[in-house]
Amino acid sequence: MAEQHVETDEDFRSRARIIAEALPFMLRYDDETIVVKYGGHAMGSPALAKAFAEDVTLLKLAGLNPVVVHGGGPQIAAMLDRLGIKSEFQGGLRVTDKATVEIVEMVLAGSINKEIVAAINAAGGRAVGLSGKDGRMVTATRVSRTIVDPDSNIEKVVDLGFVGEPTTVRREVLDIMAKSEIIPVIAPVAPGADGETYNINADTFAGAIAGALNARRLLFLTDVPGVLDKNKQLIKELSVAEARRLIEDGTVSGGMIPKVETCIEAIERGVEGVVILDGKVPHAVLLELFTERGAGTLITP
Ligand SMILES: Nc1ncnc2c1ncn2[C@@H]1O[C@H](COP(=O)(O)OP(=O)(O)O)[C@@H](O)[C@H]1O
Ligand SMILES: CC(=O)N[C@@H](CCC(=O)OP(=O)(O)O)C(=O)O
Repeated sequence: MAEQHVETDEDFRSRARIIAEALPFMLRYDDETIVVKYGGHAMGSPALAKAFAEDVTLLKLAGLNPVVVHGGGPQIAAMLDRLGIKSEFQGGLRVTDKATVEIVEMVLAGSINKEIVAAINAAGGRAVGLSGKDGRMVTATRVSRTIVDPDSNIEKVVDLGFVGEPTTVRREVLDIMAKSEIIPVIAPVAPGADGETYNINADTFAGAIAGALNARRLLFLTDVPGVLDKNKQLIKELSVAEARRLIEDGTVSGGMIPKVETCIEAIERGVEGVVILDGKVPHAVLLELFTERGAGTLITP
C-alpha cells in the first residue's frame, strides 16, 4: 500500500506563508495588464495546459488583467502534413499561400483557441476566444523578408504570401473585457485592408497587443529556459543592444528571432518587463509574476 504523507503543523503553517508572500506582488500588479504569449511549443501535456489555465484564472481573480495571445506553429505543421501541404519558413515566418492560410486560421482560431478557452473555463475562469478579426481589433499589412541567398551571397526580398504584421490595434473590445470577469484569448490572424486573411507570427501579434494596451508585463512562454548563448547557457538578462547583436551573429535563430525582435519593439514602446521563459515548467506564469526569483531571460532597455 502506498505510504500516505501526513502534513505536520509546520507544513500547514508554511502554506499560509507561501500564500502571504504573493501579497506584495498582487499589490504591485493590481489592475495592470499582463499579456501572456502562449507558444505552440509550450502547449505540452494536458497537466501543463491545466496549470497554465489555473495561473491565468488566478491572475484575473487576484485583480490583474491577463490577456492571452497564443501560437500553434507545431500544430499547424502537423495539420498541413496530414493534408499533404508543404510548408517552409523564411527568417522565422511561415511562407503562407492561400491554401495554407485557410488551415492556419482553422487551427489557430478554431481548435487551439477553443482548447485554451475550455481549459481556462474548466479552471473556473471565464475565457472568451477571439482573433484579430473580432471587433475589428487588428488590421494587418503584408510583409516580406530580406534574406541573404546562400549560393550568391546577395540579399533578396522574399514574398511570404499571406503573412502580415499588425498595423492598427483597436482596444475597444479588450477594454470592455478588462472591466469584466472575461479573460480574452486571442488567435493571431487578422484581415488586411484588401479583405484577405493574414497569418501573423504570434510573438509579433502579442507585442502589438501589449503595446496598444500599455501592458505592464509581456511574458513569452516557450519550450526553452530563455535566450541561450552559443554554449547553450541561459542568458538571464539581455539589453536591447546585446539582443540585436545576438540576432546579427546568428546566436538567435529560427522562431527565437521574432520573439527577440518583438521584445525589443515592446520595450521601445514602453512595455515594462519583457520576459522569455520556459512554459514547460508547471505554473511558470505564477512563478514569474508572484515570486522574487525571476525565471527565463529578462530583456532590458
Ligand atoms: N539563442 C537561442 N536561444 C533559445 N532558443 C533558440 C535560440 N535560437 C533559436 N532558438 C529556437 O527557438 C525556439 C523557440 O521558438 P519557437 O519554436 O517559435 O517557439 P514557440 O512555439 O514557443 O513560439 C527554441 O525551441 C529553439 O529551438
Ligand atoms: C507568419 C507565421 O509564421 N505565423 C505562425 C503563427 C503561429 C505561431 O506563431 O505559433 P508559435 O508561437 O507556436 O510559433 C505560423 O504559421 O506558424
